[in-house]
Amino acid sequence: MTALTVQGVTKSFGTTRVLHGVDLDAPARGLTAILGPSGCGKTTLLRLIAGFADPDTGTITLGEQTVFAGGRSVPPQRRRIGYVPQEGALFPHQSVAANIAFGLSRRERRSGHRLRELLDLVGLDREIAGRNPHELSGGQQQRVALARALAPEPDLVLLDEPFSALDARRRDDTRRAVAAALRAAGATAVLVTHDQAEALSMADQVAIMRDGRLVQIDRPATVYRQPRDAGIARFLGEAVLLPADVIDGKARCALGTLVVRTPSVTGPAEVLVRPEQLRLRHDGDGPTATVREISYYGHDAAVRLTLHPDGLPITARLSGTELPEPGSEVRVTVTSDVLAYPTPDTRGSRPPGEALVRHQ
Ligand SMILES: Nc1ncnc2c1ncn2[C@@H]1O[C@H](COP(=O)(O)OP(=O)(O)OP(=O)(O)O)[C@@H](O)[C@H]1O
Repeated sequence: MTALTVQGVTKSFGTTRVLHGVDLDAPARGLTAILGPSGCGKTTLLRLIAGFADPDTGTITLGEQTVFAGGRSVPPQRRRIGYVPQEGALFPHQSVAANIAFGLSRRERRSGHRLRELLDLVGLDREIAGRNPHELSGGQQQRVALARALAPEPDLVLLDEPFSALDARRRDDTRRAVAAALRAAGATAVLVTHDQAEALSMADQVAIMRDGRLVQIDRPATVYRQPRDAGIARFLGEAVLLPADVIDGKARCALGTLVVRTPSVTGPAEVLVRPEQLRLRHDGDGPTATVREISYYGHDAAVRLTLHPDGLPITARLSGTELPEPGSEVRVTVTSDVLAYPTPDTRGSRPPGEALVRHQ
């Protein structure tokens, strides 16, 4: 069963087209993240789904209900959608209880049972029910905003960059609490974010948006391991992209001869190696590189190197326990197979990315 279907949606502001024929299926009870850089059209798409504005063309269906088609639009209040904006937008002079109760029926408000249930669901202490928003942390405010959105049991919950105002520590806790609450409520949710770690860690499905187009929709592990093109690879975490020549499933590049996971690619190409695929040794085989700098994160570290003899910059991600010294020379090996993308002048008339990568 599909909970939300967006088909062929376009939207322009004045003469500027912001969305170019967007298609999206968000499965019921799943969390879909729309991930893309600032200004690519994510919020615009979310607002069209919510009904705050109308598409120029296309259709939007929620379960069995067509909410936009052929210029006919169901108003937002009749779409059964819960919306969590960037900064909770709670009513500032009302208590947590009153904020959440906004979405409840009079009977539910009187019993107090549903309020307690919602506070438990989003992982908030029942004792905060009497506080006003300014007496809560940013993370608690976002959980209240989610509880308010979930209160009327909507068919769909939309979240627009809901964690962007939180500091790193709170963001992580709040993300996990929100994802758990959405799952426990069995909600279908669409989350908009420009943070790839957020999308990859929270979502069941990630839709990558670039310049008003959804360019890849897949499970998190698939978009990370099998990005459709080099641009998506770069956008989703650190990517080492090296020029290569591919023959019979083997790529010859500055990191040696590597096994390619994309059998259809042959000839001049770029290979994608993720930093965690690299191992460094002080002796043995493999190309040599000089350690330039190390960013230490505690649990692991990013080691930036220059490869010999051409000086290509690469990054390895290693556990924080066995790090080389800056300035030292190391041997570099690649631990697993890689993806290859034909270099642009070999693509001919093929649309970018098409048939280059096999998806799971
Ligand atoms: N009401 C509007 N009138 C004119 N232009 C708009 C309007 N709303 C959005 N835009 C433009 O449409 C483009 C997409 O905006 P949108 O807010 O959807 O991007 P976004 O991906 O959500 O960005 P961000 O992550 O920064 O919020 C931007 O260039 C923006 O300036």
